[in-house]
Amino acid sequence: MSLLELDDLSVTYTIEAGEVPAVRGVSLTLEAGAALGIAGESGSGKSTLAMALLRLLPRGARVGGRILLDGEDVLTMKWGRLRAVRWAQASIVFQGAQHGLNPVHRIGDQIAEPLLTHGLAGPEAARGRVAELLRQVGLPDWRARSYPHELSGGQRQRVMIAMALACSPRLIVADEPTTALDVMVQAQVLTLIKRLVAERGISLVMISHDLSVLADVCDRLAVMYAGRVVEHGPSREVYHAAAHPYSRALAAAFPTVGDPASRLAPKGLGGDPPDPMRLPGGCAFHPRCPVALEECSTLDVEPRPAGEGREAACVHVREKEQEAS
Ligand SMILES: Nc1ncnc2c1ncn2[C@@H]1O[C@H](COP(=O)(O)OP(=O)(O)OP(=O)(O)O)[C@@H](O)[C@H]1O
Repeated sequence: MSLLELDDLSVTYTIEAGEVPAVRGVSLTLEAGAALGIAGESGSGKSTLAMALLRLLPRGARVGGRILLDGEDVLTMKWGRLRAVRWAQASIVFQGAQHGLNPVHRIGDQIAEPLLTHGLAGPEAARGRVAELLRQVGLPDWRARSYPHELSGGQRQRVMIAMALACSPRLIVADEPTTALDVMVQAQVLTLIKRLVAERGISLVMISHDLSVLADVCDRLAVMYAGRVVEHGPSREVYHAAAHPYSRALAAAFPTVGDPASRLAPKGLGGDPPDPMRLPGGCAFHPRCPVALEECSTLDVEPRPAGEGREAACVHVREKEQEAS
């Protein structure tokens, strides 16, 4: 059984102007100890998907499908069970650490909080565990007494990772964990994440618009466009020899890990992502696709096999297979 299984997941927000289909029919799996990267431009639905995994979506977001964590559906879990799962089984690291840290509480108290709340440690043991966690993320023990504003962005992100590790979860969801950091610090935090995943056998879902960062850390990649996964498969193949024209454009936009240009919108990819409330007919990518055929404006193909353990939702994939046979 996979540690995490998304089965036809969809998320729709309702706003005054109408319905926003932010995630549309996503099916993905993650094996225990593996790392899955989710890539896509701004607005493709990555954060919505990350929030859905731990049922952290705002009220009014409608969620369909199933999210099985160790066989249990997160979407139908009772509240008490969900609270326990959120820290002890799966935890989340947000972008830029701006959501996660409380400015008026010391770092050590914030890391200790889930341990105390879930009865995993008494005050004395929690202090020891905090010191250990700080060391694991490369910070000295005395930082436990600091307030968030006394730390740099990279140090705050390390604290967020320590918090996520506190209850020894099996899964960490990291939403753009290094985007707000400068290139050097970004590389250090990525190295830390890779080490923790490898050493502790933690499973990781990492979200980024930068395919090079994900390819560096993750075993498998899923590329999202307009709420759909358009390609998924082993990182090397998706990054170096993408089957979907959108993944190719995204890979070309971020050629190296930590490229400063990766903060910018993908270059070489003309136009803007579509407004989810006004998705074009057929394949949502067709108006920007350099290899679109006439049929792409009416035909939205399902993901199809594009090699070993790999799928892509593009008419050209079928053509390649037919040529090969
Ligand atoms: N609370 C909300 N209410 C209404 N629409 C929302 C809400 N949150 C996100 N959306 C919309 O859902 C779509 C997906 O947004 P989401 O934040 O998941 O994308 P993303 O790929 O994570 O983008 P970014 O990289 O900019 O964070 C966007 O069109 C966005 O405007």
